[in-house]
Amino acid sequence: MKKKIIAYNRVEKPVLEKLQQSYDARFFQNADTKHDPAFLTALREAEGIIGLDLPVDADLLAHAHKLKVISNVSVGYDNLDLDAMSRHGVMGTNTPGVLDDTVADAIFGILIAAARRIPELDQFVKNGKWQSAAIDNDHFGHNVHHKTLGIIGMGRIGKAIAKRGYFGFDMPILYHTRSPKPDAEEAFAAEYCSLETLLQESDFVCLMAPLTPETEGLIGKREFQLMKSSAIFINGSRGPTVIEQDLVDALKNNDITAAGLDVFSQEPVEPDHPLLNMTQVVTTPHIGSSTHETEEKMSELAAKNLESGLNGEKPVNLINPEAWKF
Ligand SMILES: NC(=O)C1=CN([C@@H]2O[C@H](COP(=O)(O)OP(=O)(O)OC[C@H]3O[C@@H](n4cnc5c(N)ncnc54)[C@H](OP(=O)(O)O)[C@@H]3O)[C@@H](O)[C@H]2O)C=CC1
Ligand SMILES: O=CC(=O)O
Repeated sequence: MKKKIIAYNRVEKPVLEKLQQSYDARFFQNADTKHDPAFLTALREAEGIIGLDLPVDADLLAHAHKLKVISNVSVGYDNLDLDAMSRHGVMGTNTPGVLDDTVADAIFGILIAAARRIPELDQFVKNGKWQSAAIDNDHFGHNVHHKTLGIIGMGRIGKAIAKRGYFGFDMPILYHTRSPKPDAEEAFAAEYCSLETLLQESDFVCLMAPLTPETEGLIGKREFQLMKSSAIFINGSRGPTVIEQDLVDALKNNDITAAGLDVFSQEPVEPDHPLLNMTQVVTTPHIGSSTHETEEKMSELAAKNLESGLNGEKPVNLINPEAWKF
């Protein structure tokens, strides 16, 4: 008999089809994981789960008697309660590395879009407002090249962003993490500093740290007030790292100039969220890794991790080694 697995929200089609040859796979899209009877029945029988953003806590694990592995199709794993998983002997895995350049391209694109006001001026042209050959200086943007780029979270993706800034745009790089990253200092002359110094000295503040209890609400009123009034704030990490009302207030009070946001506290963001009415805010729907090529690589890596876990092998990208029993 085939082992039972759950595919949740996102597994690219060719990868899912391949998994279906070896496993009895049920696919669920945005299921109510606490109440959907079909999901809960599948969960009771599943030995593995692969997918995106499944909220996993002790309550969910209490239904999952046969579960061995949860394979995230994402590098972030703030959706997983790893302590509860380890207590239940369930391995968790993620997809680091295969998405770094793609996410860095997206975040750098959002940064340029915010600085040069590209979405706003796109609407200006398309709405027939471009009526004199030379636009007036109300529509000018800000330089990107040679400006200081401050990166909070100089990990795999942070470094790919630094590389673009340093080599492509001659930007001096500041960074803040809990421990110094000598490789980034050597590769991009990046300068390690406190969060306060980074906020005070950067023209672009780019947040790329994972969501953890330490980083939840990391950027709020005090941090926006430390930034330059000309600063542009970019969030590519997770929405809850920023206190969104404080960001709204900082933009209204001209504490900072603009923002570029790929992530929100609630996703999808509510259509009447005040940030969506601000022309100086560039938004995208959490698309950092969303290219055909990269999503397929992530699904392939996640499938490999899942199969290792199901076959009693240690998954390459195991994130809670305490759950490894062999
Ligand atoms: N928008 C999107 O579509 C995407 C978003 N992401 C987000 O990006 C995050 C980073 O991914 P990735 O680069 O692969 O992860 P890494 O683990 O490689 O890097 C994380 C970095 O954050 C630093 N960090 C961790 N905690 C703190 C803290 N409290 N203060 C400051 N820095 C901290 C780490 O350094 P140290 O441990 O020394 O502090 C490390 O440099 C993911 O967790 C995810 O949330 C990822 C992919 C796509
Ligand atoms: O946000 C995406 C991820 O891979 O993490």
